[in-house]
Parts: sequence; structure tokens; C-alpha cells
Amino acid sequence: MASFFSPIDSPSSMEFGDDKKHLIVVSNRLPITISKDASGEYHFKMSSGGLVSALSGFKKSLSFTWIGWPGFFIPPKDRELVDRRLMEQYSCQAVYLEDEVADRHYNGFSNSILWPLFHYHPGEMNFDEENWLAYRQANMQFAEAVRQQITPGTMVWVQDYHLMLLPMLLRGLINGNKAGGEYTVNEMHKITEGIEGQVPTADEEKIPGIKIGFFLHTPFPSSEIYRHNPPGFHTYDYARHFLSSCTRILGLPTMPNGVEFEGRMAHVGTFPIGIEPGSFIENLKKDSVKMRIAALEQRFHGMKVIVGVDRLDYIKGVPQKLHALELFLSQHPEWIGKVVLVQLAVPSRQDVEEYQNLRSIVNELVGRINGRFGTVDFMPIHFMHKSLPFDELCALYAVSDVCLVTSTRDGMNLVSYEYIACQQARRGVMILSEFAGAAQSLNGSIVVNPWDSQQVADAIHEAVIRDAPTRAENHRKLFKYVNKYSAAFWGTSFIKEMTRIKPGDVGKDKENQALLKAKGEAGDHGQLLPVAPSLKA
Ligand SMILES: O=P(O)(O)OC[C@H]1O[C@H](O[C@H]2O[C@H](CO)[C@@H](O)[C@H](O)[C@H]2O)[C@H](O)[C@@H](O)[C@@H]1O
Ligand SMILES: O=c1ccn([C@@H]2O[C@H](COP(=O)(O)OP(=O)(O)O)[C@@H](O)[C@H]2O)c(=O)[nH]1
Repeated sequence: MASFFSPIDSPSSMEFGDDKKHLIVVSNRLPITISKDASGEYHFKMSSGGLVSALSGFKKSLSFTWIGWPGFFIPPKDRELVDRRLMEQYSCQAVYLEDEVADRHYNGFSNSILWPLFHYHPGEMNFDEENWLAYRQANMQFAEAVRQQITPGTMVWVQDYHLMLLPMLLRGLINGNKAGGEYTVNEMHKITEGIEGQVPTADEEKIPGIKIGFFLHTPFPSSEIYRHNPPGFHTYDYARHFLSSCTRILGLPTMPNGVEFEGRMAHVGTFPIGIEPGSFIENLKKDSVKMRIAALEQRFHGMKVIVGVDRLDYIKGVPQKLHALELFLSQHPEWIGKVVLVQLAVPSRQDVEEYQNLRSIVNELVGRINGRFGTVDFMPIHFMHKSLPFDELCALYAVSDVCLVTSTRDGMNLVSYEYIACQQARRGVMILSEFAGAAQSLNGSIVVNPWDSQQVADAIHEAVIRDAPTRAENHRKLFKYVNKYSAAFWGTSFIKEMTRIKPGDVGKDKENQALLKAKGEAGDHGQLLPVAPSLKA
């Protein structure tokens, strides 16, 4: 959604800490998805999803070059034009992948192996050797694109599971085998075997002072799940799972704040992501949005509105949500005609078979429930398979009495944050799955297990009858958290931490850890890196 992203308008261009440095953020998905129409004209459209929303929010407080895949094959002859528009309007740099590599990297390996693996869905995993090759190939191409942009002292912040090999490949490219050899050469050879691209050679020149950070936007599963597969995290559990996988699967020594690998220390920390609340709050003040809110209030007069906003992804638990609504309506027939679910299902990863199957399942469930409880005047579910413009989304959040999130796993879930930001007038109720990262922070929500339909149905009932003072008190706590732990807070905390960490040896880190333990600042569950606490007040 275009309004989530403001082209180059960061106030503190390139500044962080006391220094002026160059920051590069790399993600598979650029904030802009490009397409070409039949007449050959290019169109630039805002991408969907929480990663784009959060990084776009962060970009308003700190400027960076954003490197990523444009989402579509662009013939070499058109690249100059596209590059210019991307850089001038959005300070973005495209990584051009061949169609087959992009398809196998994004659909084949990232979203058919890593995504189900990280979300505890091993049943949805489809392994194919060619896709693994494409994953390595794409990571190498990203590494090459990043290397072309870096200068001494650049910080590179790599995002998410699509690019998990990138830090190591980039380190190899910038250090060359001579210097990097002691810690990457064996691994590098395994990774680069059989792929095209520039493999580092012994005489590469070193580029000094490059720091590389990595953030995973999804959960990191327990080592039991991770075994099915041949570091910043949203929550403490994800970081702990990662560290215990390093120990159990790779036999590496770990500390609460990092892992030791061939004489180097990789620091690990938790940085819960957030939104840019101001953009929602300001948007609700626009006359056009106010008018839309009034129109929706009129439309749903006398009814309680439950809102659901999810990419149509099996991790979002949309069928579970529909089952619970059905149960609620069957147990509370007095609410038929008085409660409506407005469910926005944003199209996602439609080339992957599991997503196509999900769409059929959801269509069928919506049809069944509407058929069962609907009348000529009333439909219990308003279902939309599309994205909505930002104004419409804000209005929808604002008029809803309840927001229902039933993800079976979700790295964070920013929809819950956005709903809270838009509820200063209504003070609606947030029902949140215990399996969303957000449940660990959003104290004041009703937390449910989405697999327990009865519990979710009871929560819906509790939400629609909840009195105004209780709603106000819970909303106060939630709003305080969402306002404070914003996308800007998340991004700047991570960058500050990257700035603070000096390349040191493992011995020093162990000493520091022991010191902090002695001072009571880090225990078995202690963390050296900052954590946004959940507000208990
Ligand atoms: O890029 P897509 O394949 O269209 O998918 C959209 C994004 O989905 C995932 O988002 C995650 O990041 C959010 C922000 O940290 C988090 O709140 C949410 O729980 C995650 O699911 C994915 O991790 C991104 O890479 C995708 O861009
Ligand atoms: O039509 C829409 C509706 C929602 N969103 C945004 O998609 C993001 C979803 O993020 P979340 O963290 O909840 O889940 P993800 O989709 O990243 O897994 C939120 O910022 C929404 O505002 C969007 O891009 N288009």
C-alpha cells in the first residue's frame, strides 16, 4: 500500500550513533513490486506484508539503501530505466534474478521449505535439489549486488529467511579467502559448489570495517523441528531455539547472547518489531477517512464488527477463525444478525500449491457459514480476497469492535499493532493467538489457542459483551506499548547494537558475559542485547 512508504524523506540521513555511516538493508522483497502491462509500460505498486510495513516505517527515521528483488523479471534493456526510478524515488536497488532462479528461490525453497519448517508445518514441505541450488544462486547474486554498494565502514542489515546464506557469502566476498578462510572456506565451497557467480578468490581485496547484521521475521522453531532440514529475533523463545539448535545439531558452544563458530562470536539478541503508529493516527484525522468511518458505522449500525486482516497463508489460521465463529453463532443464536466478521484475505504466494488449496478451503467454509446463518438482509461474513488501500484499511480497523488474530504460528503479527493504533476512539478488544510473537508483548489482549475452537468462541463472546471501562483499561496498556515500541525503535535499537559490538574474540565475550553474570545483569536467561519488555502495568 503506497501510503505505507514515504519515498526518501528521512530526517537524519545516514546518521546513526555519533558517526555518519552508510547503511544498506537487504530483503528479498522490495517495498515496491514492479509489473509491466501489455503496452510495455512499467507500474510500481506497494508490496504487502509486515516486513515491508515495518522497514518502511523505520525508513522514516533513518535513511538507507534498500536492496531487493523487484518481484518480476525485467529484461536487461529496461533495467537502466527501472534502476533510475527505484533509486531516485525510493532509494532502492534491484537485484535482477532470472525467472527460474527467482521462482525456485522464492516459491521453491524459501516458501516451500524454510517457511513451513519455521512455522512448524513439516507436512507442507516439498524438497527439491534444484530449488536448493537456486536458493544458493540467488543468495550469491544478492551478495554480489550488495558488494557493489559497500564502501569501508558500511553496515549491512540482512532481512529474513530468504537470505540466510547472504551474511556468510558476503563476508567471503569482502574478505577474500585469505582472510576469511579460517572461518568460511569449507562452508563457502559447499555453498558455492555448482552455482554460477563470483566465488571469492584468494586475491580479493579486503574492505575494512564492514558489519553485517541479520534479522529473522519468522519464528525460529525448536531444534526438534529444525532437524527436519538438512541471528536478531522477535522474541526470546526464537533466539533460545536458535541457540539450542546450534548446540544440539552443530555441537557449537553457545552463550545466552551468542554462538561461537570457528573462533568468532556471532551475537544473538531479541528485538521485537513494531509499527509506525503515527501514520495510522494521523491518517484517521483526514476528512475522507472520517467520512468513510461514518459510512461504515452507518452500514453496520446495531452490529458488533469483528475484523480479520491476514495474508491468505496457512500460518494465519483463517479456517480456525471461521470454525470458531461458526461455533460462537451456533451457541449464541441471540447474536445472529448482530455480529459480523469482516475478513480481508490478502492474496499471497499464489504459485505455491498449498496456498491454492487453502484458498479453496476458506472459500468453502465462508460459503457454508454464510449459507447456514445468512438471511436476505444479513451475512455473517464479509469476505474479501484482495488488498485494500491504506485509507480503507484504517477506516475498517477504526470501526471494528474486535480484532481477531488466530495464527497457528506468526513471527510477530503487525496487524494486531495496527488495530490497536486505530482504536483510540472505540477501544475495541484484541483477541490474539498465543502462537503469534505479538502475544508476548501485547498485554491487555485476550490470548487464545486457535486450535481450541471453544476457547476462541468464548473469547468472541467475552469480547462482544465486555464493558466499556474494562475495554478502556486494556486499550490504555496496549496503546502505550504499541506507541513506544515502534518500527523506528526496533530499527534504531538493532543498528545501535550493531554499532556497539566491536569485532572481538570469543575469549573477550566470555569474560564480558562472566562479568555481567557476576553483576547480576545476565543470568542463564539473561541477555546482553536490549529487549522491549511487555508492559505489565
Ligand atoms: O513477501 P511475501 O512472500 O509476500 O510475504 C510477506 C511477508 O511475510 C512474512 O512477514 C513476517 O514479518 C512480519 C514483520 O516482522 C511479522 O510480523 C510476521 O509475523 C511475519 O510473518 C515474511 O517474514 C516476510 O519476509 C514477507 O515479506
Ligand atoms: O491489503 C493489505 C492489508 C494489510 N497489509 C499489511 O500487511 C501487513 C501484515 O503484517 P503482519 O506482520 O501482520 O503479517 P505478514 O503478512 O507480514 O505475515 C500489515 O502491515 C498490514 O497493514 C497490506 O500490505 N495490504
